[in-house]
Amino acid sequence: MSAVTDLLAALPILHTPITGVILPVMEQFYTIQGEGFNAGRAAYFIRLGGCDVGCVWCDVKESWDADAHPRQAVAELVAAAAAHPGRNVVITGGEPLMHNCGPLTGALQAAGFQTWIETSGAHPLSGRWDWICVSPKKFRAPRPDVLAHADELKIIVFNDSDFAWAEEHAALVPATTRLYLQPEWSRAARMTPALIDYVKAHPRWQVSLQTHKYLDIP
Ligand SMILES: C[S@@+](CC[C@H](N)C(=O)[O-])C[C@H]1O[C@@H](n2cnc3c(N)ncnc32)[C@H](O)[C@@H]1O
Ligand SMILES: Nc1nc2[nH]cc(C(=O)O)c2c(=O)[nH]1
Ligand code: SF4
Ligand SMILES: [Mg+2]
Repeated sequence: MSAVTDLLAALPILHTPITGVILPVMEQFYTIQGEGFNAGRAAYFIRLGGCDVGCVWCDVKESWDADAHPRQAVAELVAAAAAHPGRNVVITGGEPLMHNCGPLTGALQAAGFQTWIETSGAHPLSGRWDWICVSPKKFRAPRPDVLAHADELKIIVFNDSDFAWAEEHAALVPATTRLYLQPEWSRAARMTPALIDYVKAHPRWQVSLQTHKYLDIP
């Protein structure tokens, strides 16, 4: 760890992720946004540790325990992102809104980055965002005040009942929110045909695929 992180880690008041000055970071990587509205665009991903939602099909369960991941200072994260040509940053997790995203997003925007979030919406909205993707979960309901700020609603389709569930949540977001249906990865072969038929019959929805998994990139 750098001297900055060592110092901050020695200050208990700043050590709790809740302050948002230092955060548990599972991984960070420069890649192509694989999902949703911004799919195909270069972005620096910061995957924060910690999630209390517990989706049975979560594809990054190793993120759930915040204490299992090293702490990093906001300044370090911004410097790491700035080492790459792109100026889009995706804050994901884990559930990023378990943390105060204010310091990180403020520093990123001050450094000229667009800030995008991937969230379940299950915790209060903190931070300054250029794009908010809300992917609601049955395991812990999204907050109405987060849904109200969704630029994108991305429903993961695990079984046939998820189409009606999707419509219930489409009624809770602004009329301008982009609507996506994304097959749950392990059930993609089974659910994608029905998902395609649903979008053809209900064209305000769009198909979202986890293209990074097909491209074999992070
Ligand atoms: C790992 S989650 C982290 C961010 C946040 N906790 C959330 O759920 O939106 C990032 C995105 O991956 C999606 N996702 C997670 N596991 C998936 C799976 N098995 N199949 C398809 N999408 C998945 C989530 O719905 C979310 O849109
Ligand atoms: N390439 C790529 N795109 C993504 N979009 C959302 C992701 C996530 O795990 O939050 C993700 C991811 O893990 N990789
Ligand atoms: S909310 Fe996101 S990170 Fe948490 S379990 Fe569900 S998919 Fe995984
Ligand atoms: Mg992912």
